[in-house]
Amino acid sequence: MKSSAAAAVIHAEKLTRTYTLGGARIIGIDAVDLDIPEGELVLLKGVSGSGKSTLLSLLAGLDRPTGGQLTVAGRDLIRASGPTLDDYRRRVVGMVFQSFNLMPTLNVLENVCLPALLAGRPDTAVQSRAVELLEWLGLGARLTHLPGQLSGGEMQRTAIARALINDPAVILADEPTGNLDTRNGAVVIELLAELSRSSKKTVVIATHGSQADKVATRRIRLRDGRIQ
Ligand SMILES: Nc1ncnc2c1ncn2[C@@H]1O[C@H](COP(=O)(O)OP(=O)(O)OP(=O)(O)O)[C@@H](O)[C@H]1O
Repeated sequence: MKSSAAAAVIHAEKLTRTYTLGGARIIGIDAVDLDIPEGELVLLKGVSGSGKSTLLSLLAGLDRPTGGQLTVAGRDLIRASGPTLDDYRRRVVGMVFQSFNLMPTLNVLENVCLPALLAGRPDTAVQSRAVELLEWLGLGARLTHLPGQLSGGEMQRTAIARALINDPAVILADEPTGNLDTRNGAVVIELLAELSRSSKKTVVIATHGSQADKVATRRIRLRDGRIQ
């Protein structure tokens, strides 16, 4: 194995995801080779339908490849069993979505603690880490508020805290600024950049926009499921 591959947090070889729909074969991701080292902030770009969400879903362990190899933080996602993938999703990756995906009936603190409680971590340690993260994100005064009482930017910062609660090696973000105004979008991008710079998180952002261009360490352009 080459040294770049050995150091990579994300390593894909001939990674493929095809769909069969009404007898037709549709290509989501087509034999993609990829090595992403620790601490990089990578942008996935490409027109609608080029495969950005498919690739993110494969990296997130939300979807299964139909071919190739995929290793993230030393975990083989091709051979992983269902329970192993559940554990991977809880501990290795943190997800940030365009529509925030917060639980509307849980307050900010409860939303952030949820993935850690699901991972079986003790309540008191989880609470203090959640408060620490929320204070770092400027939400220390909003712990008991419900998502519906927050602005879009505050909801996305809550979602970032939730993504970080289990200290994942990799943060995956699908259009994280898509529902935010320019100012709040810039704050979210700067937070993700800070996580890659200071905490050495590997951050992968799928986006149509140009807001993250200046903080990216690498840009990957997809077309018809292939890296251009
Ligand atoms: N569940 C599915 N069944 C069939 N085809 C699918 C499915 N999911 C994705 N595809 C197809 O795979 C290709 C890549 O889709 P994908 O959603 O990854 O693109 P994208 O770049 O994320 O697009 P967008 O920017 O619009 O979100 C498209 O041709 C899409 O129609």
